[in-house]
Amino acid sequence: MINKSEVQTEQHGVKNNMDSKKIVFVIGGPGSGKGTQCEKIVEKYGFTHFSSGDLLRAEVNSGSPQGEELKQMMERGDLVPMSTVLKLIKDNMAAHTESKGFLVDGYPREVQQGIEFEQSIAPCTFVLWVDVAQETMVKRLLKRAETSGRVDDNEETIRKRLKTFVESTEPVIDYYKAQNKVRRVDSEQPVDDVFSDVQNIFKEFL
Ligand SMILES: Nc1ccn([C@@H]2O[C@H](COP(=O)(O)OP(=O)(O)OP(=O)(O)O)[C@@H](O)[C@H]2O)c(=O)n1
Ligand SMILES: Nc1nc2c(ncn2[C@@H]2O[C@H](COP(=O)(O)OP(=O)(O)O)[C@@H](O)[C@H]2O)c(=O)[nH]1
Ligand SMILES: [Mg+2]
Repeated sequence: MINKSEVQTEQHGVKNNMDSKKIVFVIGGPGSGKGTQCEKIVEKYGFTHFSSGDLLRAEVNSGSPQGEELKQMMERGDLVPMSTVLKLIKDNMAAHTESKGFLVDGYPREVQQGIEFEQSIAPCTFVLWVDVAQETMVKRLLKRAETSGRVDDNEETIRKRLKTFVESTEPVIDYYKAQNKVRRVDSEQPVDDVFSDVQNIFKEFL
């Protein structure tokens, strides 16, 4: 059983040796193509990919009391508490300190989440903005719903997730644009064309 101080040291350790690591925030609306591009980035660059949504779904599937609470928020397309999702990311980063880079997928979702991450772990190297029209997101998610089995891939929740994205997450893009840290990819294109744009962006930072 790891005691609290070890966990804190481990998490503190995350902060200590993050300097040399690339940390990429992957931001985009629901169904924009974040997960698809992250898989290709992992394959080519060997980064460690954390989908905040997947981490939360794993907590839900664990059957823990906290998981039950999270399930209801996610089914509504609402944002879960920052402390919850940030701890999941920190714990997973602490377990992968050997990695040369991290893809933080679907986080931050609010400006404060970004500030809290950068104060407690490290500044992001850049933000990869996976941009696509809202109607395209809806179309893709309804298609994905046929196989994803995700309770939040239904029209009503998709619309709510879109609303949450516009209200809470688009301001994150503006916040990092002000620091010239945003690099946009047009995700209306076929997957491989999007990835070719992604590679050109990564060349700037690797
Ligand atoms: N930092 C995060 C990440 C996820 N969520 C919750 O988890 C759900 C699913 O997140 P994710 O898997 O990232 O899905 P979306 O980005 O909404 O859609 P997609 O997977 O299609 O990108 C979100 O709707 C939200 O309720 C959250 O509250 N905070
Ligand atoms: N045409 C097209 N479809 C894509 C692209 N990227 C993802 N998709 C599809 O859109 C759906 C959502 O993709 P996903 O990677 O899960 O997006 P996320 O919700 O942002 O993580 C999936 O069913 C993908 O097959 C793309 O660049 N072009
Ligand atoms: Mg995803």
